[in-house]
Amino acid sequence: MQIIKNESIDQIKARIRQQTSKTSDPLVESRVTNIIKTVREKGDIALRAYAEEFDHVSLDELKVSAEQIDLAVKNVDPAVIRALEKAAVNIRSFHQLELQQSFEDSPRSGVTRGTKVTPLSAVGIYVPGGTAAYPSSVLMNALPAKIAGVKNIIMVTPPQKNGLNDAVLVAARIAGIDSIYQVGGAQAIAALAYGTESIPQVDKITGPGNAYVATAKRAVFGQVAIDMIAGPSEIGILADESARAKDVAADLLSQAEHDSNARAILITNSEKLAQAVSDEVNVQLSTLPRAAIARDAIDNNGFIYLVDTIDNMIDLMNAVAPEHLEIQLENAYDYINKIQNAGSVFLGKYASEPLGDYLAGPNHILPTGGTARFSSALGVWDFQKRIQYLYYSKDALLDDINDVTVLAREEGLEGHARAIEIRQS
Ligand SMILES: NC(=O)c1ccc[n+]([C@@H]2O[C@H](COP(=O)([O-])OP(=O)(O)OC[C@H]3O[C@@H](n4cnc5c(N)ncnc54)[C@H](O)[C@@H]3O)[C@@H](O)[C@H]2O)c1
Ligand SMILES: N[C@H](CO)Cc1c[nH]c[nH+]1
Ligand SMILES: [Zn+2]
Repeated sequence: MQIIKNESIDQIKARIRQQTSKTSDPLVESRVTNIIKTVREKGDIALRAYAEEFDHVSLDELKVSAEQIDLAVKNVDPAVIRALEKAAVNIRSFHQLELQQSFEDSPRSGVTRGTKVTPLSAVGIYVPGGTAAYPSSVLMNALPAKIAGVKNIIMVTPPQKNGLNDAVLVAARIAGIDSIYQVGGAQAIAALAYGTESIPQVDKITGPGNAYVATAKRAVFGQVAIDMIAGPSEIGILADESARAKDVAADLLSQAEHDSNARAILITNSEKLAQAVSDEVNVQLSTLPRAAIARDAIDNNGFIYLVDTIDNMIDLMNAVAPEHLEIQLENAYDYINKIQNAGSVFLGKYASEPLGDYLAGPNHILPTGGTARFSSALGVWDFQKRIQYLYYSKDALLDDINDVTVLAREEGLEGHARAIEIRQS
C-alpha cells in the first residue's frame, strides 16, 4: 500500500476530494443511459438480451419459482441456514428500534395537527451478484422493509450460469420476500423504475451494487425514490501504535476483496504501524482466494496516510467519509462523538468490520464514495413515508383569519386570503 507522509492536511484533503470525485465514469454513464433507454423501449426482451451479454445466461423465465426456492432450502448446509436465521434475529431486533411512529398534537382547542407514518407500497431491492453472491445483503435489504410493513418486496439479482445461489434464495425465504427476478446491473434498476411485462414498477429501489448499478440508481432518481449511492465497498481505519498490524491489514483486505474499485484507507500517527501494515497487506494478500480483485483495489485505492496527531487523523477521516470506519485507537469509545462522516463505525480492536457485514444487527448497506457526508445506513425509515394532516374547528379558524390573510396578501395571493375569509359567514 502506498504510504503518504510529509503532506499537509490540506494537501491530503485535496487528494481525497479528487479520489472521490472520480467515481463517476463517463463510459459507465453513457452505457447506463443506453441500457435504461433500451429497457424502457423493449422491456423483457432487453432484459433477456442483457442477461446474455453481461451475465452469459440465456433465460426463459425471469421470475424465480417457489419450487426453485424449495430446492435451494434442501441444498444449503444447515449451518448456513442457522447462521442466516441468527443474523435475521439480530437484524430484526436492531431495526425494530428504528420504526418511526405516527404522532398528533393539539396546540389549542379546535386544532389538531398530525403526521401519519405509512409503509411504502412496493419496493425493489437490489442484491448484487456479479463477482460474489450476497445472502447477507438479502437480509439487510429486506428485513427493514418487512419491519416497516411494506406489502410488496421485489428482489432482483443478476442471473448466474448455474442458477441463482442457493443461500441467496434461502435468505429471501427467511426474509419473506414476495417475488424474485433474475436480472442484474443497470437493466434491473431500469426495470424496477419503469416496469416491464414481468417486473412491476416500484416506489423505491434500495441496495448496493457496482458502478453500473450505482449510476443507474442515480439516473432513475425522481422517477422512483432511491435509498442512497451504495457502490464499491470501503473501509477507513484510524489506528495508533496500540493496534496490531495484522488485524488492521486483515480488515483493510476484507473490503478490498469485494471489488477492484473498493477503497481501503488507513490513517495513523505511527510510522512503525504504517510500515508494518503495508508489509502485512502484501503477506496476507497472497493467500486470499480473491487476491486479484483485492490487489487491484489496494493498488488503485489503497492508501496509508501518516499524520502527526489524533485530532488531525479524525479531521482527515471525516473528509474521507468512509462507508465503514474502524477506530483501533486506545480508548476507541471516546472518539465516537468526534466522528461526523461515516456510514457505520466499529469501535475497538475486536469490533472487526465483518461482524457488521453479517451478524451483529446494524445494516451493511451503507453510503460510499464520500456520500456519508449526507446520507446514512439503510434503515426502516427508508421504507416508511409520512403524511401530515390538520383539523380546524370554525372557532379556531376565526381566531386565525387575520394572520393568514395578512400573509396571503403580503405574497400577492388574494385567492388564498378569500378561501379563508369565505368561511366567516
Ligand atoms: N455498500 C454496500 O452496502 C455494499 C454491500 C454489498 C456489496 N457491495 C458492493 O456491491 C458491488 C457488487 O458488485 P458486483 O459486480 O459483484 O455485482 P453487481 O450485481 O452489482 O453487478 C453485476 C452486474 O453488473 C453489470 N455489468 C457488469 N459489467 C458490465 C458492463 N461492462 N457493462 C454493463 N453492465 C455491466 C451486469 O449486468 C452484471 O449482472 C461491489 O462493488 C461490492 O463492493 C456494497
Ligand atoms: N461489506 C459489504 C458492504 O460494503 C457488505 C458485505 C456483504 N457480504 C460481505 N460484505
Ligand atoms: Zn464486506
